[in-house]
Amino acid sequence: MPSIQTNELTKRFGDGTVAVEDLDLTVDTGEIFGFLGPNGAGKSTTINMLLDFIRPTDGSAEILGMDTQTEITAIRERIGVLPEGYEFDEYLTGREYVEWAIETKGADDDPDEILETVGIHDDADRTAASYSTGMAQRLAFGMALVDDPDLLILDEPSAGLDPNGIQRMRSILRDRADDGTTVFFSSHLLSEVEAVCDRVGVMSDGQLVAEDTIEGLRKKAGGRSSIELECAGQPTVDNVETLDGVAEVVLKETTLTAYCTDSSVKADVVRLVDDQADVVDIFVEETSLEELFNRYTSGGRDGSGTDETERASQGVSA
Ligand SMILES: Nc1ncnc2c1ncn2[C@@H]1O[C@H](COP(=O)(O)OP(=O)(O)OP(=O)(O)O)[C@@H](O)[C@H]1O
Repeated sequence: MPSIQTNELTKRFGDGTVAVEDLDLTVDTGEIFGFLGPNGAGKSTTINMLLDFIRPTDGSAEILGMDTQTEITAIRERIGVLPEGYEFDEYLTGREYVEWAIETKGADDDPDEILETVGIHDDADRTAASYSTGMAQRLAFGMALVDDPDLLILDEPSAGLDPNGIQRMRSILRDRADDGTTVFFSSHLLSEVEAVCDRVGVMSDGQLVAEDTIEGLRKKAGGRSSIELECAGQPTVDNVETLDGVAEVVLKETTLTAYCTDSSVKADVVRLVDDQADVVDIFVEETSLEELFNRYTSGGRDGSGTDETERASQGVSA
């Protein structure tokens, strides 16, 4: 049984915005799943529907085999949640918030251990409202960890965290996953999910445009690289274009750039161009996962991809 399953999940807001459209998503038990997408892609709306904070216009979702609209109370007992933009009031300290989370869940966690785990033990007796953004995020994360949930749903968990905090969060997520917890977290940073996730789903404009393992994404990205050659003389594109493994050649004055689908063809490109125009400098760029992510999402909800990503997108079917 998957930990999360959505079936044509759709949210249309009153102003006509289709935030999520026909989303079919499966998160398997025990995996760390990264839910990726640029700002406005529909990640939070999806999470809010999963948690029954908002109701879908169409479709349905199940968490741990239970319907999110009719069985949310039972679901909540078994999941840990880090919502977006958690705010703390001035009456309770960090420790009291953790104690409250433990009590609410009827759990028997040691508050000190949780506070220590997320790195705010020294500030535990200060009012949580006085915490910095990163400290508040650590506290909210700690509260999500209470009662060793079967599933963690985290909306942008590294928001506001410093590099140490991000490192600590990643290692906690890995530890929890090793112990059998399923982790589902959203991020707009590929580097973020790349470091910890088994699988990712990429959202763009409310739709799931890719769902794969990091390795699968890497394979898709790995086939393409570019080589830019600065020449002393004037190169021509003709011979280079016909090489097997060269997809496209662009010539700007004395700089020739070859986009290659086969990485090994680069040496032939250099030899060929050097023979006719004396290569004086070489720049090689391998397609990164980041670039692949940009292609899938056209650089953002407004579609304002760079020239680079727009050109690159011609070679990708999402
Ligand atoms: N209550 C609402 N009313 C109208 N539109 C909304 C509402 N909430 C979200 N939206 C719109 O739905 C779309 C998806 O928003 P959502 O917050 O789900 O994106 P996101 O991927 O979580 O973005 P971010 O990374 O910026 O948090 C956006 O166009 C947003 O403006």
